[in-house]
Amino acid sequence: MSEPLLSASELTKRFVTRGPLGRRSEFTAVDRVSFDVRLGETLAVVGESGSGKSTTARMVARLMEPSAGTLTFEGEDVTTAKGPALARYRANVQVVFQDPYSSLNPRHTVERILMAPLVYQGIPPTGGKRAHARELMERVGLDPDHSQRYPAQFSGGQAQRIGIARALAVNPKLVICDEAVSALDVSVQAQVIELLRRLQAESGFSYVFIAHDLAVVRQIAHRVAVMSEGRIVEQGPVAQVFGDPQDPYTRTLLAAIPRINPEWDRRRREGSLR
Ligand SMILES: Nc1ncnc2c1ncn2[C@@H]1O[C@H](COP(=O)(O)OP(=O)(O)OP(=O)(O)O)[C@@H](O)[C@H]1O
Repeated sequence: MSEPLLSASELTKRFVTRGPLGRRSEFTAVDRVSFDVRLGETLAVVGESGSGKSTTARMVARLMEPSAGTLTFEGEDVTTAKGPALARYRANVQVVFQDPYSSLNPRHTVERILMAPLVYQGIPPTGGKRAHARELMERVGLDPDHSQRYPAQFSGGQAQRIGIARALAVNPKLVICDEAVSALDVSVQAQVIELLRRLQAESGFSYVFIAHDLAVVRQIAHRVAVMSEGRIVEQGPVAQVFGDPQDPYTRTLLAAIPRINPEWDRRRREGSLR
């Protein structure tokens, strides 16, 4: 078996909170979480709201420093990487966020948004800015003639495609999808999942796919890690974890698949992303 692309070992995040009377207390949001991601595979991280999925994603993206534990990428310890080492890591690891409208600058054209990761990395765009942006738009199924438009001029699904194109601009080896399809209307969601699968098949990168919807995870992931109260309670190949769950919490989550979350259902009915 090949070496993992990314290894998280005992990743931990503690937050300090202030209670009544300013009393300081510590809360462990992510507790000694370990997992590997291999090149070309999708690891889904699932769990209920508050289980620590997003905090884990933020640590892996190096948007947040872990309180303890190590993060290794291609054999290099990147846990506290700074300066050029962090920039190198960011060129390899990109994030697609849940809400495209709040993660894309509303005052920038799509072309400028798509060029931002290249500008940050100091990489000249292939064939010039316009050509590079057009090519990225085509890759994600958007009309390249719309490169001078602004995010608000796109539907939710199209805006999320812009977020995906931006992540791909620097040819990353790992893309972290933090609830990237959760807020989309069900039919749009299916199209975006199909796009994510096709892009992976074409380019061979990996995903860390954060989701609370196990039906979505079943469609996209190779392996799954189940989180509860900051810990991974079970992980393994999707067929194994879904087919023969060992942990009682995983069983509860699986039993809840057909249950409709009223909040998401409302958003889907309204077609709203916010
Ligand atoms: N900056 C912070 N300061 C204090 N507590 C935080 C902070 N960020 C997250 N938490 C807490 O850490 C826990 C885990 O949050 P996290 O967002 O990682 O969970 P999640 O599984 O992604 O849930 P959701 O799907 O609702 O985002 C929650 O109890 C949350 O309130």
